[in-house]
Parts: sequence; structure tokens; C-alpha cells
Amino acid sequence: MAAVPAILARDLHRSFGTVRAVAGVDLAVRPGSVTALIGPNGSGKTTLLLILAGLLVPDHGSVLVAGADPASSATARSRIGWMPDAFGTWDSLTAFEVLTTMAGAYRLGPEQGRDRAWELLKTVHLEDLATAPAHTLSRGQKQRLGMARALINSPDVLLLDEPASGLDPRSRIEMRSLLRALAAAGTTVLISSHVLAELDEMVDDAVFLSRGHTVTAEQLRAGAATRRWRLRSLDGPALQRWAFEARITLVPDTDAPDGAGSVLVDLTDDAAAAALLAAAVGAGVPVVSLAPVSGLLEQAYLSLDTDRR
Ligand SMILES: Nc1ncnc2c1ncn2[C@@H]1O[C@H](COP(=O)(O)OP(=O)(O)OP(=O)(O)O)[C@@H](O)[C@H]1O
Repeated sequence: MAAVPAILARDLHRSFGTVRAVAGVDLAVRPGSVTALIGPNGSGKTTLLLILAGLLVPDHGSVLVAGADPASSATARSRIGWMPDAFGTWDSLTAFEVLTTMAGAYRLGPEQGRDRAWELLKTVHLEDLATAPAHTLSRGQKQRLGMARALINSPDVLLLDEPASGLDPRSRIEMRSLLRALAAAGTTVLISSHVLAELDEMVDDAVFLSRGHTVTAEQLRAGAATRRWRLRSLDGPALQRWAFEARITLVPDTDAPDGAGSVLVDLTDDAAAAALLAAAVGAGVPVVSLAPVSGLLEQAYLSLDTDRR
């Protein structure tokens, strides 16, 4: 039997004046999964996350998060962790106090709140900055404190809006493993990000938004019938000659430096890539590599007929 979704949204709509920010979102997120929320600027990701966090009421449609409507159920809200895209701080509080204050808001006792705050400061590697006023932290440090704040109540459902923005490479890697570890322990994670290559390595599922509505799996499959690959050879002219004789349709690789000996080719699947590679090597072309030009999520994203607003 399929598990009951940890997040379920049906036909959600929310407008701001004449702007239809969310205009028909259907969503079902599996418990214990990491799911990417992907879409161009203005496609409604933040508005949707605010609705799921219970911070914005939809004009129409239904939402269940951790089994209840977050707008009306305090129990549901207590099981949600929310990390907004920008970390707002109270100027007077230290990083540690931000977390203990939040712990108090979730009704953790003082001792339990302090223990949890320390544990999370260590998790996000901010223990050395525990007594620093939170507003003095760097952008990336604030993001890490924001992640700790979102985890203070040990949420069942974690909603993250652009959590990786401003993080250095090591912090990004650590965030990836933290999210995977949380999911392995049963937490459901919904994460919006524009860094698709990073999401590719981390997520189980992806939901695409276009102008306020969800794109169906069928639409995605139709858009991503082929994938673009780059074939590199030590001998550019030999590669071109072979491709001409074998009647392979090449796409000029305008991103590669002159004389790099690489071409692009659109292929339907991995089996077609394996066959192409075998043919080129068999014909004596000194192939260096054959690899997809972009990750699967980026490919799907670019294949959508979506535009920014
Ligand atoms: N409070 C608001 N008042 C008026 N319009 C709003 C408000 N919030 C969002 N919008 C509009 O709703 C649309 C969706 O915005 P939203 O912030 O949800 O998009 P997004 O996908 O998160 O974008 P980005 O990737 O740039 O963060 C945009 O056209 C935006 O201008």
C-alpha cells in the first residue's frame, strides 16, 4: 500500500491583486523523501511554501501537511520546520539566543531548549559564533543559523526556500548530507532552489512550477524526449570525419574552446549513448569522454516552455 503523503495539496490558488502567484498547484510528497521544488523566478515557489507552512491562506484549494491543514491546525504547524529565503534576525539576540528563543516558542523547557540549541549550533558548525549577535553573521552563516532554527522543533516536515544561497562549497556539501540524514530518519524535506546540479545529487523527486501551476510528469516527459551529450576526442578532425561518414547529426559545440575536438549530439537514452561511444571507438576515433551536458533536472527544466516573470 502506498504511504500517505506527508504533504498533499489539491488545486491551490493564491493571488496578490491581479497577480495569480499560485494558480492550480497539485502536489503529493512522500514521507521521508527529499523533493525539489523547481521553477523560474516568479513561478510561485515562495508563495506555495508559505501556504504549506501555514503562513499564508490560499484563496482556494486544500492543503494537508503532516496530516492536517497548517493554516488552522497548531499541531500541524508544530510538526513543520520552515526556513525562509532570507533570515530575519532580532538585532539584540545572539545566535544561541535566537535558537533558545525559538525553542521556547515551541514550548521546550529551558534546559531542553539550551541543549537543543547547542546540538544544532554544532550541527551547522556555528558553535564558535554562539555568542555573536546574529545580525553580525555573514550571509552564509545566517543561512546556517536559519537551518538550525528550522530544525529546533525536530520537525516531521521541513520546508526550505533557497537554503543553499550564500553557502560556500563545503557548507553546501554538509547541507546535502544533513538533509539526506534527516530524510533517512523519516523527515520529509521540500526544498526550492535554482542550483539544479546540486539538487540532482540530493533529491528523490522533483516538482516543477510554471507560472503558478504544477507541471505534470507527462508534460515533462514530452519536453525531455532527448538529452544533449558532449563527445570529446583527442583528434577533432577525425571525430568530424567519422560523424560525417556515419551520418550522425552533430550540434556545434560553441561553448568549447576552438580546436577542443568536441561535438554535441542529442540522444534518446543511455543505450543510444553506449552505442554511439562503441561506434566511435570501434572506428578508431581517440575518444576522451562522452558525458551529458547537463544534469537531469536542468535538462527537464530547460525543456519546459517556462518563462520568468
Ligand atoms: N506579497 C506579494 N504582493 C504582490 N505580489 C506578490 C507577493 N508575493 C509574491 N507576489 C508575486 O507572485 C508571483 C510569485 O512570486 P513568488 O515569490 O512566489 O515566486 P518564486 O517562484 O518564489 O520566485 P523566485 O524564484 O524569484 O524567488 C510573482 O509574480 C510575485 O511578484
